[in-house]
Amino acid sequence: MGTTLFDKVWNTHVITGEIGEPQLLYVDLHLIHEVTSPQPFEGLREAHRKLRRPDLTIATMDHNVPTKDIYNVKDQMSRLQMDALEKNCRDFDLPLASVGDDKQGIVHVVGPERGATQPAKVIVCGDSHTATHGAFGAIAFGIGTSEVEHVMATQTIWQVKPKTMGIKITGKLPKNTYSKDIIMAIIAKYGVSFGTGYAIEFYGETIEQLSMEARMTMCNMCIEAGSKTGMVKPDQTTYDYVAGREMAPKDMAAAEEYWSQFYTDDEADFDERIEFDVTDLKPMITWGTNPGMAMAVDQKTPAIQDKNDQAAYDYIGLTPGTKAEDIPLDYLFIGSCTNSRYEDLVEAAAMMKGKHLAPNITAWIVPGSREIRNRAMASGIAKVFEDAGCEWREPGCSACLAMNPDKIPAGKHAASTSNRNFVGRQGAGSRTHLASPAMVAAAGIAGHFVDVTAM
Ligand SMILES: CC(C)[C@H](C(=O)O)[C@@H](O)C(=O)O
Ligand code: SF4
Repeated sequence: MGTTLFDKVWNTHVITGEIGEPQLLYVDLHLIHEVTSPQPFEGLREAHRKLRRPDLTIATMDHNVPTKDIYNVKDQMSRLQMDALEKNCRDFDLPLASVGDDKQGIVHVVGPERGATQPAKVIVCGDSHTATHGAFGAIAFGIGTSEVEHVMATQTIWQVKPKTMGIKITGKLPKNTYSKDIIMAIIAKYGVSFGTGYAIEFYGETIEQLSMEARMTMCNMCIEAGSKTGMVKPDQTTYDYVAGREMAPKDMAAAEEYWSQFYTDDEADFDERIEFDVTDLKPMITWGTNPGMAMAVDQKTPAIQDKNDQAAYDYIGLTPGTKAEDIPLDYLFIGSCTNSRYEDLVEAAAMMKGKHLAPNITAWIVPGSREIRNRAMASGIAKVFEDAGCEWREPGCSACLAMNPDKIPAGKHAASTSNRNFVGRQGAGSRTHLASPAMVAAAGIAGHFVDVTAM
């Protein structure tokens, strides 16, 4: 009987406790942002406790940051949360990547970028998209506010071990389809809760060919399938990504030797297995109000099967039988921890190079971090967007979640590279259609969705 990747990482972190009951795990990396940290810091303060391992904690500002006029925070709640993080980092001796800082960006973008996200670690954050970091072969999951305080005080966390699910991906990705399409197609097929209670591992030839950025996109959306943890076995692609980054191990050879033990043994049994072939994959878009309400770009919006479908259609302002190209679009948003990395911007820019946005479209391009922003400006990618008529913004969560000035107006449709199309997600009454960066960019040029595989 072999052992899964998940179990191997888990076993190296258990301090105490039996399987089936909560077990105490050591935490190697704790990521913090301004939304879910004020209360835990207050708890520490009241208990006269220190932050146990500032050296294993990374703090950045992301959700509330205005992406146009970064120091001009008008919203009262945003101001409070941001000021609290500034003060807490000062009081608890924690470096902060604050607004304007070189290291600032979306928490799930900066962890990997700084080399803090590494294979075989346990990584937590008070944020549901923490699974992103699992792309490196780490166990990474979102935690609640009281758990954040526990990690701050003890650098440990109580967890009941989830079951494991292996998702084997086979086949060659068709031209201009991406890992975003794979994960969206899987969620469309199996629903938004098939992963509940499971730690997912993606594996197979298709996964091995993917870049780290593409693997992160897939793990990022595991929570949209109900799973708190998504993982990919670390390999040479992973090591090469980590090497040379600010927080990468000094002795990479030793690190690689250690990391290379973390893979699922051939004889290991997942509790559940899924196989998914991408040979005929089409670009995916969502038509409704959860990520499972999705269709391939060459399909029509589906028939109404239950009252959830009816409610989704009512909210989104569409009817069954609508072609993708007939979905009206007003805005496009390229950004979020799902798809705001440099590679995502390159894919989007390829669709816009030398072209101009359709007159009906307002476009916001929001790099996930300042480092990405700088790189895109140096390479000319930013200029492609600007020449096309897009607004090139400063890093933050932006229109992924309407906690800052980037809000899609009520009734307007947005093609978005983010991960959630919930009611009101991008602003009260906003209508979101999720897709890959290439699809969103191409839609901006055409003024409506088009099949990028035919381009
Ligand atoms: C604000 C934060 C707690 C939230 C999350 O947990 O994911 C946000 O990042 C989101 O994407 O909805
Ligand atoms: S970019 Fe969106 S999904 Fe990611 S952490 Fe920010 S709000 Fe959450």
